[in-house]
Amino acid sequence: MITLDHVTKTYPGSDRHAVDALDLTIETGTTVTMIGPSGCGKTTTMRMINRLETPTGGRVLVDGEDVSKVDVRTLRRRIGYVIQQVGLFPHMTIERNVATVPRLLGWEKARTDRRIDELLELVSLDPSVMRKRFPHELSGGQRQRVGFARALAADPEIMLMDEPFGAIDPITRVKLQDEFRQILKKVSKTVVIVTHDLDEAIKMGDRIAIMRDGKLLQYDTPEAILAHPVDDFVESFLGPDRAIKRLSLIPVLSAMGAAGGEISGPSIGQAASLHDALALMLADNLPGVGVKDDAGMPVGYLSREAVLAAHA
Ligand SMILES: Nc1ncnc2c1ncn2[C@@H]1O[C@H](COP(=O)(O)OP(=O)(O)OP(=O)(O)O)[C@@H](O)[C@H]1O
Repeated sequence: MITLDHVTKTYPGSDRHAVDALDLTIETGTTVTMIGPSGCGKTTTMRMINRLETPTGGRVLVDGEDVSKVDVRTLRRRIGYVIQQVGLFPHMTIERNVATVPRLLGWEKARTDRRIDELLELVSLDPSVMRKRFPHELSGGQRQRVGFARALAADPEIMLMDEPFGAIDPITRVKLQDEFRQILKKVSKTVVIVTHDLDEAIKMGDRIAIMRDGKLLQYDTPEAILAHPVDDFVESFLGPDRAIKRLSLIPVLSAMGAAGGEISGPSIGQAASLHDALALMLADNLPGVGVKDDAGMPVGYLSREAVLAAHA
């Protein structure tokens, strides 16, 4: 668990707090996304967790331990860090980049080699193709995968990710978000992601922290925030389509009715969201859609009315 206890940061020469008496608890094994207008203090907050910045007030605790009292190398070993432009070493091969931390830790070659293969496979890169390449021989998305693999190398408990998909084209970005989310669940990490992208915050976060002027405005699940923004600022920050965004968080299974005779037209998979189902209904001007299981068997029917009722 990460606890920010009344954390304040005032940069030298500045008369305002970059982070202002922030209280925030991030439960072990969950992903928190931090979002807010430019300059609201997201990155500063994140960098105080791994001590790249020092708070001027308050404390940061990791599993109850004050990070200012922990040896900084030990701390950073427990915390993976991924940034937007990845920061791969350009003159080193991919395998050497991924092995950065294992080498610092003095792992044996065989162990490091196994770990490199395992990590590259985890991020869907073929080790036999990628190991000997250099960063400039990779696409932006591939480089981001390598940066992610490198941060995971020593199996840290915590991953801090600052705009991890910021420099990636929209299509690759969505793919990477989906993959990284699966991986982070599988390896069960505590994750903090700073982002400018509301859809990303909603998709990746178990909880979203919305900040403004160094303060935490709202901290809750994406669904709760979209349903009940705490004030006018948050409401306008979420945008006029927040009701539609919320539909993307509700699975069709939770709103569908029993399968009847209606299921002759188009149908949708049971893992889809109400947003996907409504999009299909609108595109084909349908009163509803059938819902099928993973084997393609009908399991229910979802009407437009059911979507609207679920949303109410
Ligand atoms: N090294 C620094 N020295 C002085 N002021 C800084 C420094 N780093 C950040 N700041 C200031 O602190 C405030 C918070 O910055 P921070 O980078 O944490 O915000 P952010 O929410 O991550 O912004 P962005 O979304 O634009 O990346 C800003 O006013 C910024 O100008």
